[in-house]
Amino acid sequence: MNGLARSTSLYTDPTDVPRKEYDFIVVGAGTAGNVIATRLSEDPTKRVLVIEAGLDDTGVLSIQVPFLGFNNEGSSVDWNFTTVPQKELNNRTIPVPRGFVLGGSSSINLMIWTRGARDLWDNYAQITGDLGWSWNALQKYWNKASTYLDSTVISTLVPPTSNPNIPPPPPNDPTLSNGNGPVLVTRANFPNELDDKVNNASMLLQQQNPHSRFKYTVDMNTGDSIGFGYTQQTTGRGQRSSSATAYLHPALNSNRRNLDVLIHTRVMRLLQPNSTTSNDDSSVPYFNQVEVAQSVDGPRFKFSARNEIILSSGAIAVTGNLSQGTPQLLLLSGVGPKNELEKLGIDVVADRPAVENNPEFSRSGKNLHDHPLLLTNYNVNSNQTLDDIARDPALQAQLLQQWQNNRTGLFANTPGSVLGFMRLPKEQLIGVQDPASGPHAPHLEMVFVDSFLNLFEPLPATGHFIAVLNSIVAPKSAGSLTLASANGGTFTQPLINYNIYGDSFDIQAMLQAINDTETFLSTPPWTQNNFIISIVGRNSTSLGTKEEKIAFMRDNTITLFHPVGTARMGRKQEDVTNSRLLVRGVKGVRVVDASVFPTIPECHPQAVVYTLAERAADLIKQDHRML
Ligand SMILES: Cc1cc2nc3c(=O)[nH]c(=O)nc-3n(C[C@H](O)[C@H](O)[C@H](O)COP(=O)(O)OP(=O)(O)OC[C@H]3O[C@@H](n4cnc5c(N)ncnc54)[C@H](O)[C@@H]3O)c2cc1C
Repeated sequence: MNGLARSTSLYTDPTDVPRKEYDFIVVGAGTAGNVIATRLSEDPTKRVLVIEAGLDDTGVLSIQVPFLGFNNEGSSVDWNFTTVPQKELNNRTIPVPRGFVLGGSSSINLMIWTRGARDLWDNYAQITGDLGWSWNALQKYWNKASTYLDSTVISTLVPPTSNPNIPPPPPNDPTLSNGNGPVLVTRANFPNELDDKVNNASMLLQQQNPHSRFKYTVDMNTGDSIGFGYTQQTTGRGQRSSSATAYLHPALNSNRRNLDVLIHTRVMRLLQPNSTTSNDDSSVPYFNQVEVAQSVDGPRFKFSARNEIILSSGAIAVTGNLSQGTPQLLLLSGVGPKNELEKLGIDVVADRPAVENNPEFSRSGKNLHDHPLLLTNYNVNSNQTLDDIARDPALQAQLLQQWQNNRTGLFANTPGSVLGFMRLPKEQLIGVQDPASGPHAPHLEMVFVDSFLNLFEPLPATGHFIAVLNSIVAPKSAGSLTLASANGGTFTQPLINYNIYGDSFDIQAMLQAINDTETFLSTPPWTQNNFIISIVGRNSTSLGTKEEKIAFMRDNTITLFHPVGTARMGRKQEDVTNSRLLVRGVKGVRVVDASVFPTIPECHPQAVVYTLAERAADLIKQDHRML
């Protein structure tokens, strides 16, 4: 039993897993996967196996300590993917971090908790023809997933006197007051000099013009996401709350005997039954086994699922579309367009021809979406920014010690606690199809960070800085994810092409974002004491003309790390999954993760993923008479 990990049912070696056959196999112990595994194993008569490629999250400080959130990127808990050269970014490649650890991306993300607009969900209901995905119908799942801990409740960690600006949750706000689920959510645990500037600037602009696009909001999660203010974040009692800490570990620690978790192990492909007798309709490929490996050349092992296999391996890592919206694992399993599979030397199990001349797909490319993000660092007139801490290991050690003692102080806070969502000006939408889900859904976002962000350049040795992150949260450009080769299976990184700024609408939208930032930073809260000194960064000597701004965009854009859409749900034949998230054209496989979103959520998507997964767990239970 050399592969036995911390818990009696957490395994690191496939030969130690006690069974070969389970009722359900969940691929990926990430954000969605842990919700599914935990909810399904609530039924003691069902055996559930979760297979995770990455590591155990236990004791990893950069995961636990909210302030260290940025340190996970590029580390051993990140898949460390990169895109192919992006044509409109001067052929730069850009990073694609994804969680390679229990909790998946919920363990390495920046913890912002935004539920999306009412319009987003109502649009999903319309696209799928399933009212169960509407805003109103999902209230019960929202409440099931999250518990709101206001800072005043966790006052032992952050005494309210040290952060008096945190407004209490509105008394009649259903998103905040009714939650009783395992994910802990709070607002800024520690005050920051930018909090007042952002909140006051938006209040001021709204006072000057009641129809201001920069309005202030006390809560972005009511169904109308527009506005500036404090964001909510997945921290509770001063530390990160992930799908591992909120769902998986409590289930394992409660000695749930019917739940087994295998880590350090990749699912390589899905397999059909050894005999066809269990499949009554042999014209439809039926998958009931997964083949797994711990290294590209290592031994392969098989596990089978009596009821179904749930793919929760994320929009990039597994469920990519090969031009036709077919998940990568399915492709590696021989389900896909015959000519593409043969080209890659994969035995064809089921020929699923390409979706061609579909206006929706040809407009948007291949349905891989992410939010383009423009990073701008500003040199500022302040000695309170967090740069001095980044330069001083002794100060860091002191703050870490304080966090370790009682989960208080700066390290209990996430790097960005204030942000704003905005609509584009109406004029910019004339004559174009609005990419946002509806009037309560934004097009643009600004996130404020009180330090230099060293994504492109190292922190200068002296000086103080802030960073503004401008994002297009309703982009029109879309890209594709394709298999690089059949060799190496899921050990070979797929070709990720976001096609950033591929649609000129997005260039115009980002130009508007730059102009909006100039307007916002010209208000008194920012201009007093000449707070903003200058922009720093590549190609930034002058941002006067449109051409200079576009050049700056090409040099300084990455994404917000929110890939979605590669196995979209919908009611059309070309949609990879139906509204119950079952993969079309095969039996035995369901997808539950960010890849099923038909459009990109105009928000940070983890809350959307948790809500999706909570409903998906009930759909699975219904289909297998567990409810
Ligand atoms: C750096 C970063 C910052 C972010 N910041 C925010 C934020 O502040 N707020 C927000 O709302 N969202 C944020 N996001 C996005 C959000 O975290 C994701 O959209 C969401 O967590 C995706 O959930 P998922 O279940 O689809 O995939 P994941 O949570 O990524 O889970 C997929 C899991 O499957 C595993 N896996 C993949 N392939 C295999 C295989 N072949 N075999 C076995 N296991 C496999 C992976 O290791 C992973 O654990 C961020 C993401 C990143 C990476």
